[in-house]
Amino acid sequence: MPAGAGRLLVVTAVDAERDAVVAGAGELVDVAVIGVGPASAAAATARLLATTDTRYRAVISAGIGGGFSEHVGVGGLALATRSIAADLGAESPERFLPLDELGFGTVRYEADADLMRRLTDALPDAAAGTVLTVSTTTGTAAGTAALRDRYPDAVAEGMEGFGVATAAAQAGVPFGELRAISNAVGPRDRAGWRIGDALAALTRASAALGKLEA
Ligand SMILES: O=C(O)c1cccc(C(=O)CC[C@H]2O[C@@H](n3cnc4c(=O)[nH]cnc43)[C@H](O)[C@@H]2O)c1
Repeated sequence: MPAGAGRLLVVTAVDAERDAVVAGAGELVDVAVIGVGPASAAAATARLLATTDTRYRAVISAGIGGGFSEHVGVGGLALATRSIAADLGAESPERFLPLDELGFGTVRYEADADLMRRLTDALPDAAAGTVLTVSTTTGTAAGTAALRDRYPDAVAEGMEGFGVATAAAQAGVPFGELRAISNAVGPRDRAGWRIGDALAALTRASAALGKLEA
């Protein structure tokens, strides 16, 4: 990522996440709401990147997410070294077959190395690793075990990162993903979600985004 080449674009699924980013970063970054899930995220991010006069230095998918508890707890932060579409492929009696194994494209995008260096310098307490993108929030012990087995370095789960990464790759814009952890990936426990705590962590992290060196 060339230093000083434009502004950061931060994209979030919902308004509450946008508000949390703005509360931390202020006017130092551009923030847009792209909707929940990979399809809306990809389409909205692609439209943003195609219709702006700004040459963005990077686009960051930011929001709340589920954490794999051995790596990051509720209220913590996760930074994607890569984004993987964890349920894009085919089910078979033996195992899940990722789309790339079927020969139909990619299921992973690496985060931009220079952006990642800046982000980990700015957010040293964040857990860095694979962040999974799913179309259905994991909600069972069996589903959690399957993901851990398939992606042992996964630190978090969200629903937009791979969509944003796809749009970024097609536009030639560096990509990153930041998740503030609202819940543990595991059996669905809606009462256990700490969305407020995650949004507060997102605001604190966004203050660092605003200061990323030009
Ligand atoms: O299961 C529920 O009742 C429920 C209640 C509130 C929110 C949800 C979501 O599915 C939110 C999805 C939304 O938040 C991100 N997110 C947060 N935690 C996770 C997760 O464990 N796995 C995947 N995505 C998560 C996601 O990026 C969406 O934008 C469900």
